[in-house]
Order: sequence, then C-alpha cells, then structure tokens
Amino acid sequence: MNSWQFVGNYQIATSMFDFEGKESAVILIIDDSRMNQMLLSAMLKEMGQIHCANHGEEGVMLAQTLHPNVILLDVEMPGMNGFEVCKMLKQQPNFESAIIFVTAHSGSEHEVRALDAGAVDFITKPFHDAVVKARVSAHLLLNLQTHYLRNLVNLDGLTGVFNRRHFDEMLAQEWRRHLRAQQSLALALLDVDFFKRYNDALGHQAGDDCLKAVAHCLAKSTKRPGEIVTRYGGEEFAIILPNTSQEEVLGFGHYLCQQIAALQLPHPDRPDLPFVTISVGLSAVLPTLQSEPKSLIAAADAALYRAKEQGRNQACLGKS
Ligand SMILES: Nc1nc2c(ncn2[C@@H]2O[C@H](COP(=O)(O)OP(=O)(O)OP(=O)(O)O)[C@@H](O)[C@H]2O)c(=O)[nH]1
Repeated sequence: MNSWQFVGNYQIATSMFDFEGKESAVILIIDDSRMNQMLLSAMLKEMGQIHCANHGEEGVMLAQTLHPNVILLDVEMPGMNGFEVCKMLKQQPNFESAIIFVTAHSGSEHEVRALDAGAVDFITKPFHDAVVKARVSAHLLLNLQTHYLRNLVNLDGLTGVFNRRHFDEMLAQEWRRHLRAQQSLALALLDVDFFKRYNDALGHQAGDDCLKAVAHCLAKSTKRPGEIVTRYGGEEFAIILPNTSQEEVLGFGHYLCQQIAALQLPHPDRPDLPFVTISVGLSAVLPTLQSEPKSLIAAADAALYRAKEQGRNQACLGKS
C-alpha cells in the first residue's frame, strides 16, 4: 500500500522512495559559502533530507554514498570548479542525480555551458525563494519518477534485487569501464543447494520465501559502491564486483556461503545438512580488447559446477 508525501506542490507515492530504502528525497548542496548553504537549506528543508559539502571533492564523495536525487552545484568554487565537479560526478557508475548549477552569472552563454556540461537546470544568485523552490521541486519529482520507472524495468518482481536484463546491461558497461581503467572485474555466480527438494518438501510458496531471504542476505552482504546483486534466473543469483582481483574474490565467496548458512533456514530434505546453503562460482579478469564479458560468466559457471561437484556449501574460483 502506498502512503503519500509532498515534494514541493506535488504529492507522490512513498513507494518511489522505498525502492532505494530511503524514507525521503535527498538533496545535496555543494557550495563553499556557508551563507548560501544556509539560505538554500532553509528554502528546501520541506522537500527532503538536506546535506551540504563545502568543496568539490567532498561533494563527489558524498554523492557516491548518499545517491542524492538533486544536487545544487555552485559554479565558482576554490579548487575544483562546478564544471569539473559535474564531469567527475557524471563518471560515477549508476549516477542518476539531477544536477542544478548555482551561479552568479546569468545570460545565454552561461546557461548553454551549464546545460552542455550535463546539468538539467541552473539557478542564479541572489536567490529568489519561489524560483528556487519551483525549480528544485520540479526536478526532484522528475528524478523520482524516472528512478521509479527504471526500477520497475530493472528489478526482479519476486526478490527485489536487480533482474537479468539489468545484469546484462551492467556487466557490459562495467566491462568497458574496467577495460578503459585496466582494472580487474570480478563475478560471483551462486545457486541455492538442493532447492528442488526444498520446493518439493515445503511447497513453491515457501520456496519463494526462501529465495527472498537469500536475496535479502546477499544484498546486505555486498557493501562496496558499484556492487550489484541480480537474480540470474530461477534459484541462481549473480553479483558483479567492480575493482576486485582474483586474490580478493575467493574470500568474498567464502563470506557469502557463511552468511547464507548463518541464516539457519531449515531445509527438511537434504542428505548432509539441516539448513539452506549456497554454492558459489567466482571469476576475476583484467578485460582486454580481445576478450568478452561472456568469458567471465563461463569461468564463474564452471567454478560453480565444481563447487556443486565437490559437495556444495562452498566457493570455488574459476580460470578466465
Ligand atoms: N519456489 C520457486 N522455485 C523456483 C523458482 N525458480 C526456480 N525454482 C526451482 O528451483 C529448482 C532448481 O532445481 P535444480 O536445478 O534441480 O537444482 P537443485 O535442486 O538446487 O540442485 P543443486 O543445484 O544441484 O543443488 C527447480 O525445482 C525449480 O522449479 C522460483 O522462482 N520459485
């Protein structure tokens, strides 16, 4: 059931927030002037949680962890200026915030430059209360609606983690990003052990609940920025792990096995243990122009097969 909340003059469903686990919209103000931070915060406080950064570097860092819906970005700042900050923000994976430039300059040349840099709008100083509120609430609403629709397309209906379609898109995107940066990209493919027996013993409904609990635990266990948990199909899940090497990834696989076993979800019909476990196949590779993302999947898949063969409830590393 939806409850409703106001953003500016608009009433919107709180389910738009629920997808992100947020309770309200998030607005980030990046401005070196404390006075401007205070003025803008006072004007916008009804619209959501307000966070402030005093310079560009801090703003980029906060944007990475807060995933704000709207960023108000001062153009003239010491150190990195607003255009440089905007460029860095846009390079972040999964960046979806609406950037509104804040500038003392008006005129078409500045407007065009701001929009060319990737901003959705700009606000001129001195601030006009009604104009600031109207512009921010319009972009906040648009950002939430876009985000909500994107989630409907990209999320798995049963478990709430990302779906296979999003996995395919993100793996291709991360592959290109890691090829450019020459960094190692890793993948975990995992499968619930003896899941057919679980369904047969407890029914499909209980099987669905089990998949939800596993997905929730996997999502809680992946904390680094850019890590993406997806339902790969049936009782199989895949996790994309950016900037992760062969040495690191096996440890992560063991950790996932432990986390799921620690749930102690009773499994009434398996030959070895009385609770639900997973098997995990892992792979990590430095992408090259000659290789393709499917090599990463094939290696993780072969490793998953080995983990099953060797007795389940364990993680194996594949060769890619
Ligand atoms: N409840 C439920 N079951 C599903 C869903 N998707 C796939 N399954 C079931 O998952 C089971 C997978 O069975 P198998 O591929 O034989 O694998 P397993 O029994 O887990 O055996 P191992 O992987 O070898 O440990 C099948 O019975 C599917 O019907 C789903 O969305 N909900």
